[in-house]
Amino acid sequence: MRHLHDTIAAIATAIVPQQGSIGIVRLSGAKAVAIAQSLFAAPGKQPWESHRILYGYVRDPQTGERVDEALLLLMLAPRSYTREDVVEFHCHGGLIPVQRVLQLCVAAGARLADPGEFTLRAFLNGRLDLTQAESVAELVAAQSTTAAQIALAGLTGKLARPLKQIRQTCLSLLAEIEARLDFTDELPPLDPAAIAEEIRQLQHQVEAFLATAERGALIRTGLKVAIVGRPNVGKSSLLNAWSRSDRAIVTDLPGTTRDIVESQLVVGGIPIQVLDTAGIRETDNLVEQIGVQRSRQAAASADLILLVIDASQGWTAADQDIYDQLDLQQRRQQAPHSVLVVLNKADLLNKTADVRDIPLPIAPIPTVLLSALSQRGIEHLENAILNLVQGQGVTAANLDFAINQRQAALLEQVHQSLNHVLAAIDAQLPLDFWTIDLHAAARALGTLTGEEVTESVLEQIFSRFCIGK
Ligand SMILES: Nc1nc2c(c(=O)[nH]1)N(C=O)[C@@H](CNc1ccc(C(=O)N[C@@H](CCC(=O)O)C(=O)O)cc1)CN2
Ligand SMILES: Nc1nc2c(ncn2[C@@H]2O[C@H](COP(=O)(O)OP(=O)(O)OP(=O)(O)O)[C@@H](O)[C@H]2O)c(=O)[nH]1
Ligand SMILES: [Mg+2]
Repeated sequence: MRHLHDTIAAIATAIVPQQGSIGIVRLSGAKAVAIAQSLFAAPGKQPWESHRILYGYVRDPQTGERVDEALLLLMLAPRSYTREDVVEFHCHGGLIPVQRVLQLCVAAGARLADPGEFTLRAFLNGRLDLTQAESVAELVAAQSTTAAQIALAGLTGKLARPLKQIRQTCLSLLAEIEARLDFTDELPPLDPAAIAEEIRQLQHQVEAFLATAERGALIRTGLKVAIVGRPNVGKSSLLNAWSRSDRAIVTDLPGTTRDIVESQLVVGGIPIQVLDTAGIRETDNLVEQIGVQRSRQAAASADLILLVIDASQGWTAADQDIYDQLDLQQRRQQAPHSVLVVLNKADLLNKTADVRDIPLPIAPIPTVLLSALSQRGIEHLENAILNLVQGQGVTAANLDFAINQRQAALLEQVHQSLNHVLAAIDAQLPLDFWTIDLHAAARALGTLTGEEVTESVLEQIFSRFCIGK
């Protein structure tokens, strides 16, 4: 880990080609105030007091040149995000002012912050536990309102508090048991049934957390959905109707789409990346051949395939061919919820027609009937997708928090260790058999909350943050 006594500096706002109106450079550490004072001229009698905003100019101390007109926010330790002295320069947005101010901070003695280093310091200084720090990164990365709500719940301690409590219970049980190992004669004997009961209570809590992992993963990472099918069935029209855009080119010529066209949507709180692909067929056109190859790759990499059929033509030999080429039967056996049939062009059918009127000579499969052209039936598609993932533990209600993959892996360990303790009690094994696994459970919980954590775990977590966070 790099030196924690350094004063660190970074651009805290987005660094993108577009111009933002304001850009923030922040400093944290013992030298933050001295560095800021060497760079910032605040006219008149503005006091350098904590939690005040000063107005003035950032100057290059070498040349006296004005670099930007800015506001300066001062937050003195411990009343800051990192619990160190923090100074923020609120500059004009765009690339030049913030980059120049950052360079001046470095020239004045700050070091460029590593990714996540401000939040790492907040963690090391006890302002956040590890689950809260992870929630900060998740909030920044959130792709849906629901994902952001879950992250904010984590940030406010919805995971941290009960997990710390569970760890404390494990530690108290350990203390009670270990006291009997050390002072056999002086203490009243333990009541194994009472201890087993307490551990079972912990198991229920752990199980309740574990039950949120799957929906957490879906809401955080979302689904990749590939629209595939033969040319001209209306795949690009479906992407456009679904995303209410005209992202993809639509013509009545088969073979219109060549490259993958992507669009981002949110359905029931789940971020969905939709890929429109080239219609799959044999072709002599080299460009189209490459497009078809990309369609196959997109299908292989997707969580869910939408196989689009022209409802007015029914299931054709060409559709069957694609079904076979993409190994969809086998895919469905491995992942039963990974393929859905979309019967498109419903507007060409009789008004009273329904899904059952179009027989599909394949194993029964979730199917929706819609019209991309008249933009009708998209809600059937969304409901069908939500039904598929509902089977994987996602319910619309009760989305107030969810654990992530790291937390799930550790809680699985906790659960297993506590099961071992219960087995040891049940088998009336000596007390040191109980304590081994209780120690293991407490250790995993400590890694979870960060109360007992190695540098390499911290490294792994914080290196995934963005710079300036
Ligand atoms: N300009 C700016 N906006 C920002 C942040 C920031 O650092 N700077 N934040 C950064 O993520 C978020 C807000 N989170 C923050 C959390 C805690 C403290 C803080 O100073 N806490 C102290 C003092 C609280 C008090 O004065 O009562 C503390 O908890 O000890 C500041 C920002 C989002 N917006
Ligand atoms: N009647 C009707 N026509 C549709 C519908 N959806 C698409 N079409 C028409 O079908 C033709 C092909 O539509 P596209 O969306 O380009 O089809 P595609 O599957 O993307 O075709 P490729 O990119 O060539 O593989 C266009 O003329 C569309 O207007 C629909 O729901 N009803
Ligand atoms: Mg197309």
